[in-house]
Amino acid sequence: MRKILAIAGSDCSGGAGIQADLKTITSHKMYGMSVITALTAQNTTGVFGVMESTPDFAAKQLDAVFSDIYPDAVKIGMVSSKTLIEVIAEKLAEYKAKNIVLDPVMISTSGSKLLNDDAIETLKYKLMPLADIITPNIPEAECLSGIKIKNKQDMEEAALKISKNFPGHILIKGGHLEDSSDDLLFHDGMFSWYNHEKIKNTNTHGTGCTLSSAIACSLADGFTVAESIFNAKNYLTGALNYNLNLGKGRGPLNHCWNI
Ligand SMILES: Nc1ncnc2c1ncn2[C@@H]1O[C@H](COP(=O)(O)OP(=O)(O)OP(=O)(O)O)[C@@H](O)[C@H]1O
Ligand SMILES: Cc1ncc(COP(=O)(O)O)c(N)n1
Repeated sequence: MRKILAIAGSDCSGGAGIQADLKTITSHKMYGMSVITALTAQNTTGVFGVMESTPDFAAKQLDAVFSDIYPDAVKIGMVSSKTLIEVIAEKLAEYKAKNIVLDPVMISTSGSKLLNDDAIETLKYKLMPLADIITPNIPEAECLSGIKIKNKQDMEEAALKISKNFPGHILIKGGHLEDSSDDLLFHDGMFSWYNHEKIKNTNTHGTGCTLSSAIACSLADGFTVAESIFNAKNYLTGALNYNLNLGKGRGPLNHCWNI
């Protein structure tokens, strides 16, 4: 049984965060574990409150997991403060965690800030170096690169810029593009595009969390990063195509489509 650890915030409405991660991991028939970085009060229409875990308590959760059931892969999602990022980076290094997928969550689909401004540099220089792959969406890639992204060429420029400080795999997700949902992978000087037509479904809450957890599952299974992205995109496409329609805003995905 493959064991996957998700380090992320809780979304009480079940669409994103740790809930999306655990649903994805379970759908892959793997064993999911969670280190909760924050409780959020949110739903499909917005985020109404955030209550962060203390760094000490996050460290205790990490010790409890790593000292007992060692994960085959780790997915990191929302970690909003500098001190939390620091403690997570220290613990992942101490336990020599492997197959780390970092989704640098900054803003929710509904528009709320999930990363403090003063934590961006810590994320870039302490957590990113530990990751095998980072999966920014377009606004996150703009923040990491300082480049305004309007089209696919800008995505390539941003990836090149980010790669100056990060040697791992960079997947810039194109879900926010107008006319396609093409994602760009950059690694070792090479660009690879994962082209996908936009599925007519505005219920995309949790797509980023789902994609990054699904990548972690395939990495744990021994697939390469490029293969893992391909598998994860297939999983996500199935969940999007199912057209679940819940809530009054941008609704969540259905993870039961392939069971
Ligand atoms: N309408 C769509 N049709 C097909 N694929 C989509 C669609 N929307 C998003 N995706 C895919 O979902 C994944 C997440 O993309 P996106 O750029 O929306 O990330 P995100 O903003 O982090 O997600 P989230 O909505 O969870 O914040 C990408 O692989 C993207 O291509
Ligand atoms: C706890 C948590 N983690 C991540 C997201 C981002 O997901 P989305 O952009 O789909 O709102 C979120 N809204 N909440």
